[in-house]
Amino acid sequence: MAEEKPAVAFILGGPGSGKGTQCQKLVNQYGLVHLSAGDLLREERASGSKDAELIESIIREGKIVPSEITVKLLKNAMEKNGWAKSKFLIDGFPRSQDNLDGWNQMMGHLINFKFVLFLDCSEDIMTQRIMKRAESSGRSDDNIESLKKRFRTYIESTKPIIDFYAKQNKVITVNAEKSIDEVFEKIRPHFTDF
Ligand SMILES: Nc1ncnc2c1ncn2[C@@H]1O[C@H](COP(=O)(O)OP(=O)(O)OP(=O)(O)O)[C@@H](O)[C@H]1O
Ligand SMILES: Nc1ccn([C@@H]2O[C@H](COP(=O)(O)O)[C@@H](O)[C@H]2O)c(=O)n1
Repeated sequence: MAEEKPAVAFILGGPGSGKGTQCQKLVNQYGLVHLSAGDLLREERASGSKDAELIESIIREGKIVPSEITVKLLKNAMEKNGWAKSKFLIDGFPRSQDNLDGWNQMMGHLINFKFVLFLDCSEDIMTQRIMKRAESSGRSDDNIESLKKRFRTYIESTKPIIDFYAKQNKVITVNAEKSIDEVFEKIRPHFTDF
């Protein structure tokens, strides 16, 4: 019997739009598996692997790590969590055409892609949230200089990917400027049958 394909949703939005926060709520409510591409890259950086220095410099500059690295980390994490048994929220990915191409090449035929959840939020609100998070996050990119670069990368590289999926009617857009619970109430119905 052919092995079942895991369900996958991509969670996208600018820095501070609330991707990680909403994924955690979906995990609590529906038992989905949350994989943050940013978290996996930070773990890989901390492991001191051969890619650690490259990852650190790219994150600090708010740029995007090559897909060869990120897709491999995602695939390994999916396998560790139980390939076909799990349903995955992939947060912060694909962030660029290179991410998308790398994913399609290695993973496209192995998974059951459902949709992109897009958390739509103004730059002003995202800035306020990130600068508040900076007080305790310890993240090397939670500072105003890195944040400006992350916004630029988001507009130039990530937004076109969201637009690409929107043209195929594969994007669920939610206004992410409301309170955490209000945003979740809008998101929740899309995952009841996920
Ligand atoms: N709807 C909301 N209202 C107010 N604060 C929020 C909301 N959603 C998230 N936050 C807060 O904003 C900060 C950023 O949220 P979160 O880490 O979930 O964003 P993100 O999109 O995953 O960011 P990044 O891409 O930078 O990792 C956190 O401190 C979080 O508690
Ligand atoms: N697909 C990705 C995702 C993230 N990065 C890098 O990590 C930084 C932090 O990501 P968060 O999702 O945790 O905000 C991001 O600014 C990128 O530098 C990446 O390269 N590719």
